[in-house]
Amino acid sequence: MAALAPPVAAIRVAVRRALTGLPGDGPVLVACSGGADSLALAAATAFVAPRLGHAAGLVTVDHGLQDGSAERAEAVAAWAREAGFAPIVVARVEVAGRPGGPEAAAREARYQALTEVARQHEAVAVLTGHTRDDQAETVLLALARGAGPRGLAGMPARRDLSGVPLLRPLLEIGREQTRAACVVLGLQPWQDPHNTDPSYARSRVRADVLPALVRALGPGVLDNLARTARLVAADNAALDELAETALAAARHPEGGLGVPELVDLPPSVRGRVLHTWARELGALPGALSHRHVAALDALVTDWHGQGPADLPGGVRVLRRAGRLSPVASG
Ligand SMILES: Nc1ncnc2c1ncn2[C@@H]1O[C@H](COP(=O)(O)OP(=O)(O)OP(=O)(O)O)[C@@H](O)[C@H]1O
Repeated sequence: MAALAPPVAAIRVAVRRALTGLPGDGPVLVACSGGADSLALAAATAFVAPRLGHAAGLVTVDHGLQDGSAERAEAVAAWAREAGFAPIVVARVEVAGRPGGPEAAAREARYQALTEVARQHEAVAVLTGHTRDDQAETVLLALARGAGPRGLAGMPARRDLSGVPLLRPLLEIGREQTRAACVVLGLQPWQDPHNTDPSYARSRVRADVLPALVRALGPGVLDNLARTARLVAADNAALDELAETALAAARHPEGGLGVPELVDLPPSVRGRVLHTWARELGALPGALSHRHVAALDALVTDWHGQGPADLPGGVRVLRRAGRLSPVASG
């Protein structure tokens, strides 16, 4: 028997690792755009999932944003039929009218569709094809905008998608490996024009910044950026746990948070407590910035009788009788 090509083997090993131990025997669903990353992921999943007792399903989302998007979705579905996936779903979504920029709106619509399809088919996991290179781009973009540890941790290998695990098995696989796997397997990936459109910061990082870093610092830089993300993620998990306990301890029986319970916390824990609490109060995650959390923090650590802190989403927080309390604004 011919030896298995290394990129194909590496991707199968990564998928096997991600799928091992999933509870239940429902299908796993690959979110496939038809690009090289998710096509290589899909091919590996079709091989691995049945061996672990799961059907391999595939979902492709038609955002309706580009000419020919319906044909592209249909071509992915046709390939999936031939490759034996079940179920196969082409999900058409409406992107217009959602909040945020077009990219954010498309992402939100996509994840919503993936969640719905996963629920309908009682899937045990949804898989996306984000690679080590996507992770390196994410970390660099986070650094460039001055993000805190949450941003520097990049994308998690696993997160909850409204009750269904979202898995990213390829976070340690290089993009050149997914390209090579597609060549070996005779797959013809679709090239997303967005990926090379210089009006997107991520495309510029992909086309210019990462290649320059690799030239200047060597090829290990991509793995290193991804490793930084993993290290920071582990520290974040520990700090998040401390913050959860601190938040529970700071809750006042009559509502709000007690200042004495907050004031002596390490700043990184207090920041997390206040961030989580602001989310609970209804501050939209995309709009909640460092500045808002700093204003809450000042009510605790730099109290001089100042006015309330305004949070996005129409909530204000004021300090009264040793407590932070929310009040409706406006
Ligand atoms: N239209 C889509 N339908 C289904 N899944 C999608 C779609 N677009 C993106 N995804 C999923 O999200 C992942 C990340 O997509 P993104 O476009 O950010 O990255 P990419 O590196 O271009 O991936 P790919 O080469 O697979 O298109 C994809 O690998 C895929 O799993």
